[in-house]
Amino acid sequence: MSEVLLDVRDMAVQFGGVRAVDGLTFRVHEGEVLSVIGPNGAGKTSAFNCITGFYKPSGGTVTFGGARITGRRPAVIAASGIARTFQNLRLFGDLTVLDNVRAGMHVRIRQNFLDAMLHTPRYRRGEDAATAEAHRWLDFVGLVHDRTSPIRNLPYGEQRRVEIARALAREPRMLLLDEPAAGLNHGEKAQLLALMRRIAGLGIAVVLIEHDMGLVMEVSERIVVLSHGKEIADGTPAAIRSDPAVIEAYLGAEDEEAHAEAERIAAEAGPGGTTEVES
Ligand SMILES: Nc1ncnc2c1ncn2[C@@H]1O[C@H](COP(=O)(O)OP(=O)(O)OP(=O)(O)O)[C@@H](O)[C@H]1O
Repeated sequence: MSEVLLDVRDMAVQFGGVRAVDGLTFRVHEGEVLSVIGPNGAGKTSAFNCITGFYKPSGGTVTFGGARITGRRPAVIAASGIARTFQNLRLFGDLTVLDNVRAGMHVRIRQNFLDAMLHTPRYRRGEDAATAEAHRWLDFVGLVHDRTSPIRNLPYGEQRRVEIARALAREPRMLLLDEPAAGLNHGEKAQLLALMRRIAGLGIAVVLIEHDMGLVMEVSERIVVLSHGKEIADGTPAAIRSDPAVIEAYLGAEDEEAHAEAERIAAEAGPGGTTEVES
């Protein structure tokens, strides 16, 4: 197993009387694809929000690349190499695809104020480099031809890929994806699966929260399962599928959707399962 990249220990988050995250401990290794699953309300998004600095944990530590990042501001954490996408897209609808990706790069481009005011050669070189890099990431996600379209004209699945391109343009060491397959059709899910593998192939760790069990079982090298804010299982898809505690956690949840998910976890055939991958 490669080096530990993210180390979350005893993390806690509380909203009034609700312990959204309650002593969560897990690790992410360099370049691995890890899924975080669990019934609705298990604390997955709250955990992501703590790791990325959107929430301040009330307890525990988060270490990334050996440095402690617990409670730092989102921009500082992003600059340290963690990029993310959100459950609901956060794109600029009126801007072009290209400009949306360039907007993700502001944390890395350091130009001084005067350069920008006077449009100096240094400013223009910086801008040209940013545009070239944005092209490169749009090409990587398969959308370079749409670069001049306003984002709102793109189908939803493509908008999701623009969001991923924007996150990648920050050159992260770890990419957190919050329900990336939500609202995607079968073909778009297959494209997403292939894209996540290619991202991991670049050595970037991919951590996803996802309810689509077919996708989770097929893409994940490892799965962490949360229930009531705690980790209840950590293992390969095969181990998770046959873990009674996991099935019980989903069955113990009150909503019918969770029960259906329990059945899907138990039934998933693993590699070569239901989700087709485009070659
Ligand atoms: N901002 C908030 N204010 C108050 N309670 C919150 C807040 N965010 C989350 N919670 C509560 O914390 C618990 C964990 O929620 P969280 O969204 O992290 O779970 P989740 O596993 O991501 O769920 P889902 O799969 O439905 O997205 C839930 O009981 C939720 O109602």
